[in-house]
Amino acid sequence: MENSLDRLWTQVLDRLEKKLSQPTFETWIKTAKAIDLQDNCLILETPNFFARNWLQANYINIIKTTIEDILGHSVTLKITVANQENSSENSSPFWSSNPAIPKTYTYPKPTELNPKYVFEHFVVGSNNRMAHAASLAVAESPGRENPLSFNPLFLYGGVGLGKTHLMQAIGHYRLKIRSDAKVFYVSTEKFTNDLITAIRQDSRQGFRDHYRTADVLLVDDIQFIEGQESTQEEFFHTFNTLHEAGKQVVLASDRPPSQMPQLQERLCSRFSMGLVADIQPPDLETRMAILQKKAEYENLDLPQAVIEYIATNYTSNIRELEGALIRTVAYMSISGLSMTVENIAPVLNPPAAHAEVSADVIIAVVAEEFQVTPEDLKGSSRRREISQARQVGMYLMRQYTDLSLPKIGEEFGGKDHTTVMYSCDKVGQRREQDPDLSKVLRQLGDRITLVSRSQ
Ligand SMILES: Nc1ncnc2c1ncn2[C@@H]1O[C@H](COP(=O)(O)OP(=O)(O)OP(=O)(O)O)[C@@H](O)[C@H]1O
Repeated sequence: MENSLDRLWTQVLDRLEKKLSQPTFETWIKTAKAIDLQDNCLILETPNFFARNWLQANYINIIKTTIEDILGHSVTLKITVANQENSSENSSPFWSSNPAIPKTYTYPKPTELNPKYVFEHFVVGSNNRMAHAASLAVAESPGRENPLSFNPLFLYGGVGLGKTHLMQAIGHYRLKIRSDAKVFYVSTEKFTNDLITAIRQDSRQGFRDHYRTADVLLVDDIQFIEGQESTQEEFFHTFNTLHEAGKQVVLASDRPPSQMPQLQERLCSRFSMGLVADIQPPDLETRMAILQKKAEYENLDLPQAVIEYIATNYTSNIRELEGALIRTVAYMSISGLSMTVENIAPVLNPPAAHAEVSADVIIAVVAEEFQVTPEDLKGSSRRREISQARQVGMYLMRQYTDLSLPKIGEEFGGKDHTTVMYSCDKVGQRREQDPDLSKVLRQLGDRITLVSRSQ
């Protein structure tokens, strides 16, 4: 039964939903929970430190005054971070709900930003939560306005995992807040070509003047700048000018700055001085949610079994996942066949490059990284280094295979599914707060994929 604190918080949410934009509400407010109210002090719990800091910096006043309006007296507000040991609270799916597109929003010129790449179309999962939150934070308060100083914001991740989508969502959202903002989205290739043309036409100054007027500069595929000395030189100056003027720079790449050996040292250190956030491949639930959302926008009625079938067969690239959905729908409408797994299976023919990742490979790779044996991971030792490695192994098995929780438990020597769930949640939460762990997980993921492909 709902208690008075729950009722109060529901009222607060209702009011805040009307006052704030949907992405802001969904990302920062709805994920918080009122957990205690004593002596006029209300305690609010957020899912991680990042969310707490952001609420503290930006929304504490509006939350406080909304509560005070309802209660009719003043309150103090304390924002805490959820207890990481509390795994049962985190067993629900990770993605956020599906907010509608604000009707008042008119998109900028379609050639510059893809109208589909907005926050409202982006499914948030454990694989991209940090990158999404940081992108929204930057869109709300870019450059010098940002209290946490995410400048530049450097997004990185594998092919087709949503980097461009997030970058352009920042652009759309910024323009929605400030329609006169100068938002430039450019691929590194275009930046380089513009520079070459400018050099040829002896109009380098015009090139500089153009790029340096940006309020928000979004540069995609920045990894292609590696080895291009004159582009690096020019970009260095553009970056410095914008940064010094308090303008926001967002960069997207398939790898972090530290793994770009042909990047000038001074650029590498600048790329790393704001926030570096990674995007991982989505897990099965998130892939299903992405298909579901896509189907809703396209007004398609897809049976759950079909969604699950596609999501199970396309695991590592969301562009391919979407392509499979489009192919399926096109074929079914031309052929007049009904949408069943039996009918779509021959059409889809999942790509051969998607090597099956086996539980044994994951266990072997994790054991090697943590310098323990596969038997240690499957055994019952509670030694810290072994139990940590085991938790990481369970998490990666959840990410890289479609094994159920009980099956993963079996692979680790017959552990209970609640232990697996707890481990996955714990590692997932720590990953969001600890860039070093995030890096280790990404490297392990790369190794797992590599070993699986070569088998
Ligand atoms: N979390 C998500 N929710 C919904 N759609 C997504 C999500 N992530 C990616 N997509 C969709 O997947 C497709 C590929 O995404 P995008 O082009 O942003 O990937 P990318 O990481 O920039 O790829 P590349 O490395 O090839 O440049 C796009 O259609 C995008 O809308």
